Amino acid sequence: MKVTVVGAGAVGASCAEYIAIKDFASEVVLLDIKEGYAEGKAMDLMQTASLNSFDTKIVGSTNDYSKTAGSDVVVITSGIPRKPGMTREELIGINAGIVKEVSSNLIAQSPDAIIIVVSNPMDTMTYLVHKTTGLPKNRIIGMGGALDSARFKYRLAEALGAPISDVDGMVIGGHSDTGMVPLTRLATRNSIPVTEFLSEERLTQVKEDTKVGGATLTKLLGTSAWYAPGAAVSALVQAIACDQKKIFPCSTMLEGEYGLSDICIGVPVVLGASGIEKIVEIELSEEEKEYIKNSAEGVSKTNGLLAL
Ligand SMILES: NC(=O)c1ccc[n+]([C@@H]2O[C@H](COP(=O)([O-])OP(=O)(O)OC[C@H]3O[C@@H](n4cnc5c(N)ncnc54)[C@H](O)[C@@H]3O)[C@@H](O)[C@H]2O)c1
Ligand SMILES: O=C(O)C[C@H](O)C(=O)O
Repeated sequence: MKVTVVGAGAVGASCAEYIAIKDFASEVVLLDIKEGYAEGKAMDLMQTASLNSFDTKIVGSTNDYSKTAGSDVVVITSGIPRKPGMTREELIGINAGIVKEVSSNLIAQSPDAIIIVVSNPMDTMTYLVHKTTGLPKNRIIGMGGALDSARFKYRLAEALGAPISDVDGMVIGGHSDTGMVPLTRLATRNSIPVTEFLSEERLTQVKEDTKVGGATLTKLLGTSAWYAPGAAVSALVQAIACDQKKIFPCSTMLEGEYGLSDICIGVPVVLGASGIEKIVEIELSEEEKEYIKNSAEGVSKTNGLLAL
């Protein structure tokens, strides 16, 4: 399994590190436009191999796509991150051009690859990759919901005073400060609905803290987060590499599912060797349906800013 990660910045390098530590890929190519940057990150990471006991080979490349040839999975993290006070949507002007060019370069070298889109605004960048590459929809995956769900579980565990491993939950909808839909109704602590333990008021707080998870970290760090994003991407890559058939909420092109069409937005999918193997349609409450509808309206508005 060969994986390419474009963008050797905070998220790309973190993603490469987690993939290597999990030791399921034979090779990870890190590519960046900044001269020598990806080579430096790759060398630094390779010098952790004996300490962290992995055999994955990590190779750096300054914009030489020939090194990415024959990749099975490619991850796009290239682009600018937001600064405190910004929304992800404000990044569209710069990131759309980068994502379009990078995806076309990647496909030229790895025509059968599965693409994972990370750059923000992620749902719109995933839509852009659909519209500009014309690849089958199972091979274009937007990463947002896996991260948002991990943050949801963190906030639920905090509210419950429970270990995170005891908690399960999922966030669907757009990967934006207002568009995320944390499904508190379905969240559980060791199979018991969390609604048995937490008041509606506390659950509302959990929901709101989850939705602004990225903004909260951006304010603290001065730029957006990378550890949990990198870990979330590595989990998706592993599900594909190891044909795990795991369910993650991912941004995928909808064709009528959840009453939505011609939009990429986060819904539960089964991830395996062919990428998105199935979109899982769950019964939503009337309130949740309304949240998803509003979330989709927000994503569509951002999609409308693309020059397609
Ligand atoms: N979807 C998510 O859940 C999620 C999570 C975290 C970050 N992000 C997004 O990921 C992106 C990267 O964030 P980061 O913190 O790693 O930023 P960063 O600035 O640390 O890294 C981005 C890297 O992309 C490189 N780059 C820019 N243009 C390029 C090009 N044309 N070709 C190759 N490389 C290029 C830059 O040189 C830089 O090293 C941002 O858009 C951010 O908003 C998304
Ligand atoms: O918040 C951001 O801008 C980055 C990313 O989308 C995140 O959720 O961490």
